[in-house]
Amino acid sequence: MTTEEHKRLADIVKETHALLRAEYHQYGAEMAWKRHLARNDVLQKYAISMHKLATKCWVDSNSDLRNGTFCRIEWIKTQCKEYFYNGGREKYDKKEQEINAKMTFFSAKSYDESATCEKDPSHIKNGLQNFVDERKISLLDVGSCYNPISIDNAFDVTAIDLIPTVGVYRCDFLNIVIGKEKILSRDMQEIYQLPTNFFDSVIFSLLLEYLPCPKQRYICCRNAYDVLKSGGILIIVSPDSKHVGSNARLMKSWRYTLSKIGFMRIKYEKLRHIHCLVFRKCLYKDVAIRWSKLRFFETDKKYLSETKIFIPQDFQTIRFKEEREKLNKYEETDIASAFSELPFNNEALT
Ligand SMILES: C[S@@+](CC[C@H](N)C(=O)[O-])C[C@H]1O[C@@H](n2cnc3c(N)ncnc32)[C@H](O)[C@@H]1O
Repeated sequence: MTTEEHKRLADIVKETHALLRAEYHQYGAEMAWKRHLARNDVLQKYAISMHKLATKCWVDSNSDLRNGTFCRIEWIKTQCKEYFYNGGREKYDKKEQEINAKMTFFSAKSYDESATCEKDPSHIKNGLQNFVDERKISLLDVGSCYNPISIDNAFDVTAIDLIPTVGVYRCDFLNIVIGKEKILSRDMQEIYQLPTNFFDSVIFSLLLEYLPCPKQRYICCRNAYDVLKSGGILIIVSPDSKHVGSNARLMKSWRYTLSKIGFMRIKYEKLRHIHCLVFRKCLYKDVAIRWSKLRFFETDKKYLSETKIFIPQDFQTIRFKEEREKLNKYEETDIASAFSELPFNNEALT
């Protein structure tokens, strides 16, 4: 693929993100999202461009597996297999039970059912059942775009996105109903309802930064918690080409917010263009929440929220609001910085 074609595709993706962000500032999150979903042609064009970018450009220009963004899919699959087939889950089950036992002992209170993630005690059995027969890992790929994980036989993938494509259901995860069972549309192209406590793993690969509002990102994480089994994992891949320390406070704040939901961070790796994180839905919610009570510095507090997930662009936006008169100039910087964090920038072309 030529550099011009790469640039053209990247521009379509960037413009879609930029339009959504601009409308979020103009109309607020709900209205901007409604307008966004109504633009079928834009979503369709985005899906085609993103598919080509991910399967052609990034493969060509990032053949170094450890450093390229292409490697995110391999990273996700490896983490799932390590966790479900190679003893990862049992290790964390044990660890969590030990922490819970200590907490119960020290607080001198007996085991409180309401402190677990579900009221029904069968969830422990459900969460802990072994993959003895190497059954497939049930995985929900949110914002899947082109369903890259399903080619691996280890996974039973439900792929969803705003626009349906081959093997991908239409489903807005932000506004999804979570109930007893999966409910599909008549034409089987759309998911209306997802089942609670159902998936072993939920994937957000380059999803969160698509959403312009910190609260929307939080809602997606909370929905992931609801559809996951106890002991299941949420894997988040997020773009950032900067040094590992540059956004460390934000990574810490994600850990804080997710621990309040009931997740424990069990893995974090910074690759060249991406942060890669694994969060486990704890059997005992108190064990997860315990982390959020540990020490935070005064400087961390700006980024801490129980109901918001921040990304670097959110803080640039605050400056933007204060400097309305510089709107055009700001928009350029915002967009440039947002996408220098994705390998859509010129760096990836070299
Ligand atoms: C940058 S693409 C990432 C595609 C793919 N996961 C990857 O890693 O290459 C983000 C995708 O998330 C989808 N998306 C954004 N918000 C969503 C939502 N609320 N529900 C489902 N999909 C969503 C977009 O339509 C887009 O296809």
